[in-house]
Amino acid sequence: MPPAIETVDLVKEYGDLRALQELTLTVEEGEFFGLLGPNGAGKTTFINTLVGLVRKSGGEARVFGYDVESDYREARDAIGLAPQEFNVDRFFPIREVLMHKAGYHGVPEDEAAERADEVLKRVGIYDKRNERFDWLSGGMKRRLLLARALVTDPDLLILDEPTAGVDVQLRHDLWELVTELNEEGTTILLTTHYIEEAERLCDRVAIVNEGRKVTVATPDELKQRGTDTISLRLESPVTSSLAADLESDLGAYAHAVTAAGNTLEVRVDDGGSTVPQLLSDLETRGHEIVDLEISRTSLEEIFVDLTRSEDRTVTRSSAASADGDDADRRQEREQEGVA
Ligand SMILES: Nc1ncnc2c1ncn2[C@@H]1O[C@H](COP(=O)(O)OP(=O)(O)OP(=O)(O)O)[C@@H](O)[C@H]1O
Repeated sequence: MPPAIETVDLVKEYGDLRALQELTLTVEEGEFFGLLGPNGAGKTTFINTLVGLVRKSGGEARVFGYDVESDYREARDAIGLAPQEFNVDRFFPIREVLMHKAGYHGVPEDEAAERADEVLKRVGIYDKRNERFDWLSGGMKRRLLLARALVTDPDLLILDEPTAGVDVQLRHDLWELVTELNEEGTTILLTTHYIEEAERLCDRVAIVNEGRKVTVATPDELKQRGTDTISLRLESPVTSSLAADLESDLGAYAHAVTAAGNTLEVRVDDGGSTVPQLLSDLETRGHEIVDLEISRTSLEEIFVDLTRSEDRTVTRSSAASADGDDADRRQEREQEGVA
């Protein structure tokens, strides 16, 4: 079976702005894969390239082996997309919106009606089935976007910031639902700004920045790339000159040693395995330890570190004017009810 998503040297240029820069990424079938990056990193552009809303400038992109441009129909039929923006037909009751969507993907009418009811129940808004989109609350709108993505029974579900601005209860409901879908075999690509969300849900995450892949790893692997801080409270105050002496003495395993009052902070790669050595070194030097605590670098700190921004040097005027092609394409697709 080919990978659910495979891109090779994928490039998207908006005029002078390279929104995707030779992005090579593989998401295996059945994975729960996270795409993380700061604002403007290229996450939505990546997704829009896969679903045919944006035409790539270079490289390759395939979904279950289907080229996203030359085999557009097959690739698109395999994907359910819950986009960031609310782009739903506002004039029909939501059940009909879902039936139209299924119909567009070739599902016969009576089956489309059954599927619409099924997904509305699944996301918990079946009692709103005869209402229009505009009459739903923000949280219900998010649920509807997910229902619309699911009504075609996709093998690949793409969620573009599905929990942006939703309350804690809905966030947990959505997490539970997408976990279930993944356990049933649906491959999931999730973009999010919530590191906790990625840590909790994803098998692997790709961190992207300025259109480039920074790294691909499991959340645990990423966390291991951080350092630990061992905080020690000593019986007597630590002077800064003593701290400097300790830094050179402990240099073999410590990245930095800082002192404040009776507290000494030692930054190391792995706190757990370093503590015995550190304690014995301090005791040998005559320091008595009252208390000790180890804190890990959070995934969030590692993420911020990996995506620390460089200044962009492109001008935006040419980028804006180059956008006509994709805007037309997006409008065309949305009219088809594909988005
Ligand atoms: N239609 C467009 N025309 C010109 N530039 C665009 C267009 N769409 C996106 N861009 C630019 O491409 C870059 C990537 O944008 P994109 O929306 O893909 O980022 P993102 O990672 O999804 O950001 P966010 O987290 O804010 O949603 C940004 O610099 C953005 O301004």
